[in-house]
Formats: sequence, structure tokens, C-alpha cells
Amino acid sequence: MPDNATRVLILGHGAMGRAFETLLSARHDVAVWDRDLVTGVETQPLEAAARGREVVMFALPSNPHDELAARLAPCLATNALCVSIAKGLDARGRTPAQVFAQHFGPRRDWAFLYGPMLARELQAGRPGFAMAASLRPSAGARLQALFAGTALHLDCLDDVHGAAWAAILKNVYVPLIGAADGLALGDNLRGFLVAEATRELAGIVEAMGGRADTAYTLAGLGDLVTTATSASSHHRRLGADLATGDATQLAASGANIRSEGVHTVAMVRAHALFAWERFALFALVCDFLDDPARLQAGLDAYLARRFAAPTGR
Ligand SMILES: NC(=O)c1ccc[n+]([C@@H]2O[C@H](COP(=O)([O-])OP(=O)(O)OC[C@H]3O[C@@H](n4cnc5c(N)ncnc54)[C@H](O)[C@@H]3O)[C@@H](O)[C@H]2O)c1
Repeated sequence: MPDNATRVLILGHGAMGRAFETLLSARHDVAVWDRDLVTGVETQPLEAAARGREVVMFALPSNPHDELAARLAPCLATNALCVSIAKGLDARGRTPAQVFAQHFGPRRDWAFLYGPMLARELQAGRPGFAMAASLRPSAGARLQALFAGTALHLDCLDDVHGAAWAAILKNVYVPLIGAADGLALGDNLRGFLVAEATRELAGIVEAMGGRADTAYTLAGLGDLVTTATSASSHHRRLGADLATGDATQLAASGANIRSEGVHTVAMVRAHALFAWERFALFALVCDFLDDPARLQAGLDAYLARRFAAPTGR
């Protein structure tokens, strides 16, 4: 192990946990913690696993962040860096960045990695790209040093809440793009929807206190294009299955449960997190998820409004 090896703990040994383990274990001292989701049994108590660890990577969904961050905060060294990649809202409608801000505060380094970094591509040695979003420049620099020499390439960004909203909300639009592709509505429409979604994403990010241009970074546009066009994307598949009425396959694959985008829509509406009705494409996605058969009519109405002939004065 090199002298400058960092002591890393990875939480969650799913697709991304394993990808991080592969990326980091040649150069760093990597340990893994996970929990059996049926029995609740932990590989070892989290507090013991975290002892002496300099970096803790949250490679698990958003929901357990609150509990795990609350348990970690008192037992980690003050200079330990906590990092998450989760792209969902928790059951109270909070982003993982809001949860970290609550538990780790302004004095600890904490950050998020958001961007096109599909686990299976990282595992295969292909490149991945992400924004290292954090309030403190030290956190981004530490992450760049940690991943130096690996296939994961990082840019730094100080708009951590904007990045979280961009990364989470882009999964709302992907099923719509998957649906349009499932119905073979054309490459032109896909390009239009990506541009429209990004523009709307910028508006929502700004409404939630982030910077509009964050929507155009790897955390927003970069990840949106990858997820919306990847053959392996279950968010994209979900939209296509809904649009083509393949509900049997949907239920069998459990894709509706796994889709963070669908959950995000439900949380935004349940907690009235922003005035979603003002965002026409978001509203179209809501309508589509409520009743997939209305997609074509919804798209027609969207285009008619969007390109309505200017009224002369
Ligand atoms: N898979 C990807 O390519 C990819 C890429 C970027 C970001 N992400 C994000 O990373 C997160 C994890 O995705 P994944 O694909 O690795 O998921 P996964 O289902 O493959 O793995 C999730 C891991 O989290 C653990 N886990 C789940 N609930 C838990 C709980 N309550 N307590 C403790 N552990 C729990 C599971 O045991 C499992 O090891 C998601 O938010 C996803 O959006 C995934």
C-alpha cells in the first residue's frame, strides 16, 4: 500500500459500492460496510467500521442517509470527509445534501459526486465523470486526490445544493425521454426533450436556491444525456415500458419501485417542494406517470403551447 494511502470506508456493497472498491483498492486502504436489508444485520457495527477512517463513501440510496449520518457524526474524526452519490429524495422530501448539512454542518468536509459514472462502465475500466460538489474547496481537492490515477475524473463545484437538485431531478425527465423512444417518436424529439428538460432543470435548481448554470454541468446535462440514452438505464426502460403498456414486464422487473425519478415526483407532489405546475415538462411527466395513455395528447399539447404562433398587436 502506498505511503499516501487514504483509509476509506464504503457504505453499501451494491453496484456503486463495488465500483468504488475496484477503483480505490489498489491505491488506498478500503473497507466496506453493508447491512442485510431483510434481517437488518450489519457486517459489523457502523461505529466500529468508521473508526479511524478518513473518507466515508455513501454508496447507497437516499433513505438511510439520515440514520447513518446521525450515527457517524459523533464518532468520526473532525477532519473525516463524508461523500455521497445518492440521487433520490428521502421519505421527508429532503435531498442527501440537506441531510448532510444538518448532521455534518459547515465545519466538516462533506461532498457529493454527481455525473455520468455508470457503475458497470467504471467496473469495466471505462471512464466516468462527475462534479465533486461541496461547500468547502478542501473537500473537492481531497476527492480529486483520492481518485487521481483512476478512471473517474472529477471537476469541482461549490454549488452543492444546486448539484443535488440537478442530479435528482434529471431522473424525473428520463422516463419521458425513454417513453418517446419506446414509441419511436424520433431522434429529433429526443434532442428537443433533452434541451427542454435541461432548461427547465435550470429553472427549478434556481428556484430551490442553487445556480441555474449548475444544470448544464456533468451533474445535470451530462448525467441526463447518459441516463436518457444508455441501453442499460432502468429509468429509460421504465418510461418505454409504461408508454408501450408493458406493465407485466414492469411489475416483474420491479423497475417502478427502483426508479428514483418516480419516487422524486411523488415526494415533490406530496411535500409541495416547489410549484411544479409552473414547470410544463415536469407537469407533463406527472401526467404521464399518472396515466401513460395520455402521453401523446400531452406531448401534442406541450408542443402546441411551446410553439404557439405569436399573436400580433
Ligand atoms: N448504479 C449506478 O450506475 C449509479 C451511478 C451513480 C449513482 N448511483 C446512485 O448510487 C446509489 C446506490 O446505487 P446502486 O446502483 O449502487 O444501488 P444497489 O441497489 O446496487 O446497492 C445499494 C446498496 O445499498 C445498501 N442499502 C440499501 N438500503 C440500505 C439501508 N437502509 N441501510 C443500509 N444499506 C442499505 C444495499 O444493501 C446495497 O448494498 C443510488 O442513489 C444511485 O442513484 C448509482
